[in-house]
Amino acid sequence: MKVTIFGSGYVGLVTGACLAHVGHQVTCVDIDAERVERLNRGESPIYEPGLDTYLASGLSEQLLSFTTDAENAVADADVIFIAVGTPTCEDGSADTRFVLNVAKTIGKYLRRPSLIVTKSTVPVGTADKIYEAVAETLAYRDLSIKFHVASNPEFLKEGAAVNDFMKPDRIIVGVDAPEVVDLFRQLYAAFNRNHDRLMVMDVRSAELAKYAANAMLATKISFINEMANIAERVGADIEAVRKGIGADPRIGYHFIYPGCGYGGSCFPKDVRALESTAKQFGYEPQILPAVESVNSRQKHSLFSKLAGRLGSDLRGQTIAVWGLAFKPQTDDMREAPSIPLIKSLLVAGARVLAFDPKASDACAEIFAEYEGIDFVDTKEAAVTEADALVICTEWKSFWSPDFAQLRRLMRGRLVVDGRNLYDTALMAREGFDYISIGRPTMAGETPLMAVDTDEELSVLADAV
Ligand SMILES: NC(=O)c1ccc[n+]([C@@H]2O[C@H](COP(=O)([O-])OP(=O)(O)OC[C@H]3O[C@@H](n4cnc5c(N)ncnc54)[C@H](O)[C@@H]3O)[C@@H](O)[C@H]2O)c1
Ligand SMILES: O=c1ccn([C@@H]2O[C@H](COP(=O)(O)OP(=O)(O)O[C@H]3O[C@H](CO)[C@@H](O)[C@H](O)[C@H]3O)[C@@H](O)[C@H]2O)c(=O)[nH]1
Repeated sequence: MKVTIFGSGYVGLVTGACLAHVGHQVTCVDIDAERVERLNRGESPIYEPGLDTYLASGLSEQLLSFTTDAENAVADADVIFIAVGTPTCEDGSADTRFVLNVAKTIGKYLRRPSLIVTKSTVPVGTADKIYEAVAETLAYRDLSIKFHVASNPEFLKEGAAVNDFMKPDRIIVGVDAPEVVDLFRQLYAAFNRNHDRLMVMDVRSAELAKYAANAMLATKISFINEMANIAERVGADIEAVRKGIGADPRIGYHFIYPGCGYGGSCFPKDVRALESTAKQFGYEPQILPAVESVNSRQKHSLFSKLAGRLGSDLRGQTIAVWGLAFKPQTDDMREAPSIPLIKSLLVAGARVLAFDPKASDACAEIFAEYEGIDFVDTKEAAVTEADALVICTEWKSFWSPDFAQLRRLMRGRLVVDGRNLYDTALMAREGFDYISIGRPTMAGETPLMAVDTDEELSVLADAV
């Protein structure tokens, strides 16, 4: 099939590369000319395992191309995907302007019956708005061309995007007519061979299913983080609690890892957008704002724990930070917990030595205007002469450090671990003052927090 995809970001690019890999003729349209040029040279603008190989084979087999020319890309397509960003507006709602701009572009250039598909995460009712925008533009051109608008939300995770796309656990399609389902069956035939992954529903249910999935996952994370905060105070170990509850198949082990808060381009934005949609439709949600507020509090907990030991005047102290990206296997820094941590450290006067296997450049852009932070090439360089080490992201290379070397390189012994990578007793034997999430320290004490109440945490949040 001839497929055109608007937006060559995480979703558009992975969708394009994977659909080309299974033989579709894919044209990706982006307004960013530099990105298009790089992609046509085979250079991916993002780090995503496996993507480079698919990009290279798609280009060499001439099944994949990148362009800024929307006109030809639309005129020739059987299926047109919209995979542009839907960032957060100031009031928390999703900004659908980029999506609706693409709809107008499609209306401007459509020449034959086509299926328009939203892959972007969009509020319920957006497919109707896309339909109107395309129909209006066609009417302006005095043309009557039949087209459908379907919703096909994307569930891939960054860092595992190619694998998730190639082996989906479900393909949700929201359709307005039965004939559209056949087109989706053809499009996704290669991913749907042994088990029927296609779930057909109405368009609004598909749009809501995407938000419901992300809100559910974010709720699990905030729930376990709330339990971790309680565990710390009552002298329990959240890791034992996590295993204990995960053994119940009704709860399960997935997505209940405590940590320094969820980040990324999706959970924070989508929880807020769903809350906003609910309010627009006259419903005051209770769980969603709580999920969000537990998370923003959690993002400040690392600094608070560190300052509980070293004080909140960190002038003259060097703090190493391991892991900057919002999760391992990506260079994406959007809403990463490392950002509020580093801002607090710099405001407190610390010198920061930061290391991440992939995200240093993206992080350096964020902190371009700040003084006191240096990005180093190895995790060893980060800890050299450091008074404390803080771990924000659980990259595999952090799981088994050479503790003797760490002791030699570091000036201090404090390790604040936002991902619970190490055993508390082992760290005590190795001579470290180890503070993690939801676990008492080896001395059996609750980790001291520099600031703790909601009010104090929000003062800290405002300060950074
Ligand atoms: N990132 C993820 O893991 C993920 C997963 C599932 C769903 N989503 C959703 O998918 C959508 C896209 O997310 P993303 O992370 O890929 O975004 P992104 O910011 O990485 O990429 C968006 C791309 O769209 C391009 N663009 C903007 N306006 C355009 C236009 N008019 N024509 C052509 N291109 C245009 C931009 O230049 C950019 O390259 C969002 O709605 C997001 O919520 C993201
Ligand atoms: O038990 C867990 C699991 C995750 N996280 C954090 O949650 C965030 C998001 O992680 P993850 O969901 O793995 O990455 P994303 O790429 O943001 O993927 C989510 O958001 C995408 C965009 O909508 C969806 O497509 C995916 O299905 C959904 O998992 C990261 O900061 C993780 O560190 C935790 O703190 N504890």
